[in-house]
Amino acid sequence: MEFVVGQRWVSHTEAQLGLGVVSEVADRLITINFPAVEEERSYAAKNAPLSRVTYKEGESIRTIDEKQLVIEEVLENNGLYIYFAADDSGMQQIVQESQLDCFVQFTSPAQRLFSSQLDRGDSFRLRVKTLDQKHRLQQSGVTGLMGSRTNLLAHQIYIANEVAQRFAPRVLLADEVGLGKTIEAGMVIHQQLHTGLASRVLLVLPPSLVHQWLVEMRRRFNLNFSIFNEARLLLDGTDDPFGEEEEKDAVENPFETEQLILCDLDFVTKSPLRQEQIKAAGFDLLVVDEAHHLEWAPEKASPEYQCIEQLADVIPGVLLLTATPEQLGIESHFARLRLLDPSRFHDLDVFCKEEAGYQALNEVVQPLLALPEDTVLTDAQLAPLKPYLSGAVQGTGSVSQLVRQLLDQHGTGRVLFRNTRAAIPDFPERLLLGYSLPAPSIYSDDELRGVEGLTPEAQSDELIWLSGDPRVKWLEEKLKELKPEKVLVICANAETAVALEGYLQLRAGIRSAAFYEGLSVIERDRAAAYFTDEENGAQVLVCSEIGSEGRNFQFSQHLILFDLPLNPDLLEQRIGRLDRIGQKNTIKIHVPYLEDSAQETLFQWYSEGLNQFTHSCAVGKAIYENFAGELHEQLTHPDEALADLISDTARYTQEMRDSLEQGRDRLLEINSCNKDVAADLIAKIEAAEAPEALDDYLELLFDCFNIDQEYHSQQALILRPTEQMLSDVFPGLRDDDMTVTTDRLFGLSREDVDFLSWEHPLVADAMDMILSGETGNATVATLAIKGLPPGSLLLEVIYGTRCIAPKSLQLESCLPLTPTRMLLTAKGTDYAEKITHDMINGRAERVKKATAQAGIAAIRSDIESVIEKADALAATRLPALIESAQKQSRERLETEVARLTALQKVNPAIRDEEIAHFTDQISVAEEHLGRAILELQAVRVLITT
Ligand SMILES: Nc1ncnc2c1ncn2[C@@H]1O[C@H](COP(=O)(O)OP(=O)(O)OP(=O)(O)O)[C@@H](O)[C@H]1O
Repeated sequence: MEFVVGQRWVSHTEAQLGLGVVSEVADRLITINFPAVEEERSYAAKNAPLSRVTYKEGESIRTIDEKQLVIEEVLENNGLYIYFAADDSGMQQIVQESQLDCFVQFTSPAQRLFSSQLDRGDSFRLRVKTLDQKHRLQQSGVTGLMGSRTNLLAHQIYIANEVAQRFAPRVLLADEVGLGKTIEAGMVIHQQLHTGLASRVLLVLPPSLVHQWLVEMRRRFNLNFSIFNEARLLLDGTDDPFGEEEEKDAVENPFETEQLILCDLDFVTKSPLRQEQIKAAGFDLLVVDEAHHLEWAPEKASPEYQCIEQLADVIPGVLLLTATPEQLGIESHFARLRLLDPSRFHDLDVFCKEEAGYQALNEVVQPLLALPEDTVLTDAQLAPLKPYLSGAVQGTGSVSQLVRQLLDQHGTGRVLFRNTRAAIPDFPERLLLGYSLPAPSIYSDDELRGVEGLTPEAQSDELIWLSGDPRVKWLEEKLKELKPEKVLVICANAETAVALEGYLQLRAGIRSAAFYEGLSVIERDRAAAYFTDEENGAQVLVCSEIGSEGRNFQFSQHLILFDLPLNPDLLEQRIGRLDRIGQKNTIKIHVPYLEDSAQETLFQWYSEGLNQFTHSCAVGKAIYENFAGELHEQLTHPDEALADLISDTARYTQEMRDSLEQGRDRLLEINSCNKDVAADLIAKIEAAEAPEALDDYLELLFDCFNIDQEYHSQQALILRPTEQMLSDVFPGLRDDDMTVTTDRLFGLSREDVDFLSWEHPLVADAMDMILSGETGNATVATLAIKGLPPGSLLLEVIYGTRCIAPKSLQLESCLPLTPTRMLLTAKGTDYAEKITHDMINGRAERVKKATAQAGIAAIRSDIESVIEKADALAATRLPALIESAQKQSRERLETEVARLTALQKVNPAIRDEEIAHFTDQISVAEEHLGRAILELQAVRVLITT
């Protein structure tokens, strides 16, 4: 594709933007202006979803000054078309392509019919099917949620739906370790991109997770992110960060060259230039994983925090992910919430007081939560809640509405989502295996005590501890005993990991790899891949604390903790590498520890007090803080008080677990997963997926476009491009063989197979391409039918709505395509109800092209008059459609305005402009909907025989 300023292009994926004009061509980025909706889009030139709009001789065009002309000749000059066209009176005019009307309808069915550009009957059927399916999907209520290669898990689907529907969502996804935050974020990104709410996304991750995210986004969501780092940008030659100031200004912004970019937090934090470039690049959505690294204290914010704060200030949508939101204390937690919603979280003291009051509110709310959601509360039931409610109860005052109102006004409201393992079924069991080993003489008594005693090897010479610390020999023997099973070993320090791995590899002959923060991203991925490899891979991966964070190792069932961390959240993170969705076996946690050392004390405290090895503990950090003083004392000077400490901890843990169980955080849980709503969403997704309808559709699609289909197995097909393909480029089709399935379970089990859903790019883009282009919009056939004399004309016409509006208004859900079919005789009688589309498909016969062309020419005026009648009938159906769409859109926006208005009463930092934005949208949406049309999408001329 060659782009020249002034050319006219239409977007496959967003045809409603109207006819675009190229306004800027940079090296690899092109900018298209869509005057009809006053919007601009930037695309990476190499994969822009655009089609050049070209008119041919005999076709009608409309100019900006609303002149209707017929083209007589087309010339090309420097990549731009010049049309010589004439009006009704034969007056010739020269029209540059930049003068074409942006609201223009492209190659209409009638234009094609009368210029003898006729389609095959199956193309017409494909177009009608596409309209029907697209309409069905627009109304499914789960648009954007069915395209992922994942199991449909209630808590994830619920969050994805809640978050993704929002315009520019700003939330903290804080599910406990391993519950699938990456998957939730992927679903949100997918939905936002699919619905057009976002088009440019930036992922910022710890270096160790870059590759894992890249792979997860590609294989689960068909999202192709590009990794950006200094090495790539310098290699690309897109810029030179060390160059002179003026040169820097002259080079293009590399972040504008791709739509989906992924980079690591260090790379962004360290470079003010990159931060500026990102800020200028117009991203819609920023996703930051392991967000607990963004430390903040009132007196000092970390460089990472400051960096993300700047980005979050200009990027409208922000998702922060962390399994341990309070790992660094309430201040950092507050600060991260403030990144998301500075108006809601504006004062740390107020926030701390609110959190304390939240407990009391939870107790008041408890009895109400036992009632069915639609229960309308009496005044007496409402009375205890009055102090917590600002403003009147909205809507009917049902339990569900009340809970929503309270969530908005209290606690972390709609900003925080946190699911716990307790709420999710089917997690595997954990089995603890402790190994008490005699303390060696290489360590003095002092060295084995206190916090340092947890990792005495850190103070010792490597040669000495590798040969003298009994945990090393034990490790070697345990691994040999477990061979060939895969084992993950985690220790606190990178040096220990490296030394251990070297020992295992070189001295014990065990295939192993090390994984720690000192390795480059590529080296880490190589190590993880070596460990993952089933046949020739490593038996053991030795990880340091930071190195293992967030990684997926659930294919292994043995975890060896070479030492224990003091922070229970870190212990949970370690176990979470194996204890995550997809783990099919009981997890065996092996802990070697030295007798009479701090290690033994901590082991006992964790196993008998917190009971955390076998049961994940969401409040471990709080329990630790409660007993930190005594625990540290025992680590240093153990005495008989240890037994009391352990039993006190066990009692306190039980109390905390009980109070959690009794619903201390029920509001947050409800906010994070409403099971009924989730079940309803899953049922809707399953219904919308309709794999059989998709199979039928795909068969027709591939036939029409001459794509070769070969049987692979009962669940899969092999696709192959052919020389005869209808269009040069079929979106998403690869040059080599492509094995595809529409069976979700099969797709989940076979990574090498593409899982095709209605939202897979190959299917979704093909549907958009068909509807925004001319495929199948005009055809001719004969039809044997009783009751109508041979040679009679029947016109099957299908209309669909078209509403040119910015995608962010989300008008598709209020005004879906609504295919409207008529089957009219020359006199205008409509037989649509009596003779269905399928009946005609079964009986219609092909007509030779020459015969069809001659026939059409002979009855052109009859056809034109029937189309006029059809247009008139369609026009009568339009007002009702528009009215209902306007009503729906108004209700949706008014609810948002009411919510913000209520919130503003408790939180003066909600700006008037924010509310005004939604209020304005009500009229903007109504205006756009008011201009919607019912457009003729396809015509089939039928001559009876
Ligand atoms: N719906 C799903 N279907 C299939 N696999 C899933 C699903 N959800 C999660 N998984 C798998 O479970 C594992 C954990 O998911 P993920 O990495 O998203 O969790 P996380 O909450 O981000 O973990 P952490 O807290 O460690 O960062 C991954 O291997 C992921 O692929």
